[in-house]
Amino acid sequence: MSTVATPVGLAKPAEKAAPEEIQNTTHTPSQRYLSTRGGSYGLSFEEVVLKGLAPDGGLFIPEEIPTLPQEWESKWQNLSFSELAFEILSLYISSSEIPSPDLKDIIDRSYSTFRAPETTPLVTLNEKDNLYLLELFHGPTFAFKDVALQTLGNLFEYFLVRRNKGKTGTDRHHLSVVGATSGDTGSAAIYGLRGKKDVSVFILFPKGRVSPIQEAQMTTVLDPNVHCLAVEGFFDDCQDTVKALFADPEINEKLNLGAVNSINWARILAQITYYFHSYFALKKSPTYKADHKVRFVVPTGNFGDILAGYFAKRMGLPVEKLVIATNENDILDRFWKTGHYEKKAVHGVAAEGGITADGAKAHEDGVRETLSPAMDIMVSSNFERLLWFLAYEYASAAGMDDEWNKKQGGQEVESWLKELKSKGGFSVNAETLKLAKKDFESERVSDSQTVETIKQFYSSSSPKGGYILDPHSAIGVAASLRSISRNSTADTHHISLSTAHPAKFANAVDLALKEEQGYTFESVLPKEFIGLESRERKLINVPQGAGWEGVRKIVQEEVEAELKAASASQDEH
Ligand SMILES: Cc1ncc(COP(=O)(O)O)c(C=O)c1O
Ligand SMILES: N[C@@H](CCOP(=O)(O)O)C(=O)O
Repeated sequence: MSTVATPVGLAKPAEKAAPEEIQNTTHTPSQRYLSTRGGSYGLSFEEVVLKGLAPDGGLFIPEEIPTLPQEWESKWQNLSFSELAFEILSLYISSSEIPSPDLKDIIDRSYSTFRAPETTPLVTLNEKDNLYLLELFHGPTFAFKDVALQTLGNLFEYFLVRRNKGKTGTDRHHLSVVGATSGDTGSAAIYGLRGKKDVSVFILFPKGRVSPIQEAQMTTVLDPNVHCLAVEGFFDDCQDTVKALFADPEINEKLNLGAVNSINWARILAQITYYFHSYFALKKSPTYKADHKVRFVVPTGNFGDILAGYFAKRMGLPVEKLVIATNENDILDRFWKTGHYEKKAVHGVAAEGGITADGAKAHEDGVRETLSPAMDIMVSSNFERLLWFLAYEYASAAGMDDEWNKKQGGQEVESWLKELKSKGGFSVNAETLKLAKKDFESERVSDSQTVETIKQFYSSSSPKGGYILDPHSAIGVAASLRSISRNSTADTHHISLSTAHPAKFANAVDLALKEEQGYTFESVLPKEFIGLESRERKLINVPQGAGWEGVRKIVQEEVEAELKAASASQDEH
């Protein structure tokens, strides 16, 4: 097996970026970041992390995907999760930007909050089929988002402490983080940022459309720097509002907006580690042989989790395929089947009563309410990053120079997204779709299949009888079973990502298991959730029709009040 990746762009060692391109920083940049819409702003890793979104509305991508060091497999195979994270992050972040001991400390502190000694354990679901489950929910909020958001919280803090050294009052850089959540990002971001100095955090969630435990996790955090906003509508409305705020230069400049969603490059970067970590864990399984293939199956909504797998693959991790598992909000599955990325499903939207043939509630704009609400997402924000790589690769075939290819990539993405906005969809050509199929496959899993899968793996006839999958993880497992049925299980191993603890989704789990002997939901409940729903809460209800300007007003007023209170308490001391 080759130990060197074939990167997009020509790989350069991390430290060699041109210092003259960097503004506002005294630290040597790790490398150049491009915007998916074509812009290139010469920003350092620190600035990319603090800004979140590029000024042209695009998402930041590293210009080069680093190659793996020689002998990476033998050198890395016995590293702990934190040690491995350090090796991987160091390939992207130069030690002159974050000195190695500091980066190590950020990483160690981020994973010291996890309950599992392996951080993200790999469990065998069915040895006969070589099916494994990567449990990503052992962090503070019981969802995979903790892996990246603990790190991001500590990175924000590190950069702010460094920027604010010796500064007082209004000279201090105050970051106003705004994020959209369908349930999990919100609590993970809040737990990563609560109580941190010089940061306010605003989380927008769709009112009544996150699970009761998720809402309690977010709203029972009473720290003065945490603000939860309940918005009428769906996750996509919250995500659009966040993007509109970022697009407003006035508020952006005044409040220094920061992003916690996976639009923030650091989110993707931190998630790369568990693809490598689980690969090494798999290699230690008795059935794994050197020439075996590995497939990762990922329950997908905003395309952040699976995009980290794509980066791992491009760096050189031997992944045969990345399998996208969607719920009935299947825009990605439809794209991989047809090459059309269209907001509204062409089929299956209910004619009557808003109920689809699969039994889910459908809405006029095409979003369905499913049993896996964290994935009830219409437009996947990180798909834009993959689109850039596809457009770049397609352009590269024309034989022009690399700068031209990159520009071309950005222009193509810009025009696709314009069409998405104006016409509700766009199509790619057959060659581009072929490029997408080279690395990915996709599966759509209905609510009824989700319930069946939860039942199947709980049943005593399952090799891991009594195991309770959360509905999102069950979507991954259902998709894995389909992939297994198409591939020889003798030499293909499936790692299915388990993205949340079942206790977060009582509704779906109860629906699947209520008739099963010996099952009670209470037995699933971690001690951290007991009594959570009856604790004191703090919540701002955004008035209906307030729009993004209404949210802007709330954010502005809350930040002002927070800063005033902080300065008053400073005066007192
Ligand atoms: C539990 C759970 N599973 C899966 C997903 C999908 O992950 P991604 O948005 O990174 O595709 C999410 C959130 O989006 C989630 O909260
Ligand atoms: N499922 C997510 C939606 C936001 O996704 P993100 O990864 O872009 O933050 C959630 O739980 O909030």
